[in-house]
Amino acid sequence: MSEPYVRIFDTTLRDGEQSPGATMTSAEKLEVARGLARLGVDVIEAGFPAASPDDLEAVRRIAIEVGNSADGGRVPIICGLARATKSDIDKAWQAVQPAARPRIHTFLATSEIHMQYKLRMTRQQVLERVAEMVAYARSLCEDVEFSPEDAGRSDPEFLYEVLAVAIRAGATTLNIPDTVGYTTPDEFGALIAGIIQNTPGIENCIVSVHCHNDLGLATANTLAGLRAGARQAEVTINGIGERAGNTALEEVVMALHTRPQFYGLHTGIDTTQISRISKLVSNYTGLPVQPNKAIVGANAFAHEAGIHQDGMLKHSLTYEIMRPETVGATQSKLVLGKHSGRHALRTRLAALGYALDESEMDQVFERFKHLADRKKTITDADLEALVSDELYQPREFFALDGLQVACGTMGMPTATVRLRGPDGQLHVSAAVGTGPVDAAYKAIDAIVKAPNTLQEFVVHAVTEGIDALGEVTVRIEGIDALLQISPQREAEVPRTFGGYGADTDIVVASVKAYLAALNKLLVASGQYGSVEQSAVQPV
Ligand SMILES: CC(=O)SCCNC(=O)CCNC(=O)[C@H](O)C(C)(C)COP(=O)(O)OP(=O)(O)OC[C@H]1O[C@@H](n2cnc3c(N)ncnc32)[C@H](O)[C@@H]1OP(=O)(O)O
Ligand SMILES: CC(C)C(=O)C(=O)O
Repeated sequence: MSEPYVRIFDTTLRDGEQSPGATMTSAEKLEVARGLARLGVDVIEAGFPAASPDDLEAVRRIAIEVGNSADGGRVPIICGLARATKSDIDKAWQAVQPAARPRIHTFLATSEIHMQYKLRMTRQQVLERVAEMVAYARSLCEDVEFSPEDAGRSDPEFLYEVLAVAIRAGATTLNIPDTVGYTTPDEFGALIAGIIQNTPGIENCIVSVHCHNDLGLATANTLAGLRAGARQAEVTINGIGERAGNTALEEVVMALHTRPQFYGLHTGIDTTQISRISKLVSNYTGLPVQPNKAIVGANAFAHEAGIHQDGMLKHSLTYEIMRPETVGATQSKLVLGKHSGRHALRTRLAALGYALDESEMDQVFERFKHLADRKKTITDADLEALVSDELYQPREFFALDGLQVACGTMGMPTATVRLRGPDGQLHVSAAVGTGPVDAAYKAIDAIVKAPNTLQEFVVHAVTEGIDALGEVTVRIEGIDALLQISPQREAEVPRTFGGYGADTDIVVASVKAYLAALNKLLVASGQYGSVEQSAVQPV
C-alpha cells in the first residue's frame, strides 16, 4: 500500500503567472513565495528561467531567500521549468541552484498532435530527446522532474515507453499533465493507474498530476489521479493559470482534509493560511476571485436563504461542511436579503440591541421583505431605519409644495423650495449648492432645522428610457431623543432614518426622499412638539 502523504507542488508563480494579465513583479513573486512557504507547500515552481532574464533573476532570488529559510516550518523545494533543451536546462539550474533543495523540471510533448504540428518530431526523436535531456538535467541536479506534455491526449502505450526512458535517464518525479483539460475523472484516474501498472521502474519515483480546468474538471481529475496512486498534486492558488486555469490548491487540500475517510490522504498544508494567500495572489495578479469560488470566494461561507440561516443558527453543520476558521476566513455570514426569514432577522436585530415582541417583529418582517425586494442586501443601517419607521409611525410635518432649480455649466446651482409646515403655513427658502440636489437639501435644512448627516444617497432608474421614473433612497443620521427600545440602547443615541421618493424628475425624487427621512427624524427627536414655536417664518 502506498504512503498516504500527498506533496503539494505549487505552480502559481509559473503556470499561474501564465494567466493573461497576471504578470507579477519580482518583489511580488518573492512575497508570494514566502506566503507559499508559510502555507507549507512542498515544492514551489518559481518560474520559467529561460523566459527572460527577469524571470531567471526572480527564481534565483526565491531560491536564495525562500529556498534556504525555514521561516514557518520546512524549507520548500524550489523548482524551475525548462524545455527539453540544454540552454533552458542550464538557465533553470542557474536559477534554482542556490536553493537548499533545488529541482529542475523539464518537459516534452508526447501527443500526436503536439509532436506532429508543434515540435515536428517523430516518436523516436522524442524518446531520444527525453533520454538526453533528462540525463543532462540529472547531471546537474539530484532532483529532476519530467512531464510528457499533453499526456491526457497521448497514446498510453507510448507514454509508458517515454516515462520508462525518463526514469532510466534519472527522473525522480514523473508528472502527468492534462495540458488542455480534455480528460474526465474516470479517464484520468485510469490513465494514472495504467502508468503505475505498466511503466518499469516507476515504483522508485513520485507520480504527479497536473490538470487544467478547460471543462471545469481540474480538481475532480486531480483527485481521481491521487486515488489512482499519484502522490504529488500540481496546483495554483485560486486556480489561476493558462486559459480556464489550473487545479486550485485550496480545493484539493480541503477535499482531502474534509473527507479523510474517503481519501485516506493528507498534505502538509497549514489550512489556516489559505484565505490570506488567496487574497495576496488576487491582489498581486489583479485577478479577482469569483464570489462563489469554492473555499476562498466571498460567498463561500455566506448564507442568504431563510431555511439555511435558520439551520445555521441551530447548528452550523447543517449547511457548512467546514468551518471558515479552518481556512483562515472570518466567521460565517448570514446575509439579509429577499430570501431571508424571521430567525435570521431576529438574530441580527438582537445583535443591534433590539428586542421586539411578536407583533412588532411581524410588522418589521413585512417591511423588511418589501425593502429586500428592491435592494440586493439589507445592511444594519437599513434595519435601524426600518425599525425606527415602525416605532414612530412617520407623520408628514413638512410636505413639498413647490421646487425650482437652476443648474448647468453657466452659473451656481440654486434651488428654491416651498414647504407646507406643521403649522399649515407655507415656508420658502433658497440656497446655493454644489449641485441642484445639494442646493435643494440646503434650502430644506434652512426651513426644517433638524441637524443631521447625510449617510447614503442612491438613485435608481426604475423604468427604461428618457422618461424613466427615478427612485431615490437616502439615509440620514440624527439624534434620537425618545428611543429606548431595549436596556442596551441609551436615550439620545444617533440613529439612522431612511427616506424614499420617486418622480420622473430626479431632483424632485431626491427632495421627496429627504423630506421623508427628515419627517421620521422629527418624530424621534421630539422636535415636533416645538415646531409651532420654531423659528420657521410663515410666508
Ligand atoms: C504547457 C505549458 O505550460 S509549457 C510552458 C509554457 N510557458 C511559456 O511558454 C512561457 C515562457 N516562454 C517564453 O518566454 C518563450 O516561449 C521562450 C523564451 C521559452 C521561447 O521563445 P522563442 O524561442 O521565441 O520560441 P517560441 O515560444 O516562439 O516557440 C517555441 C519553440 O520551442 C519549441 N518547444 C516547445 N516545447 C518544447 C519543449 N518542451 N522542448 C523543446 N522545444 C520545445 C517549439 O517547437 C518552438 O520551436 P521552433 O522555434 O523550433 O518552432
Ligand atoms: C509543463 C507542463 C507540466 C504544463 O504546464 C502542462 O502540460 O500544462
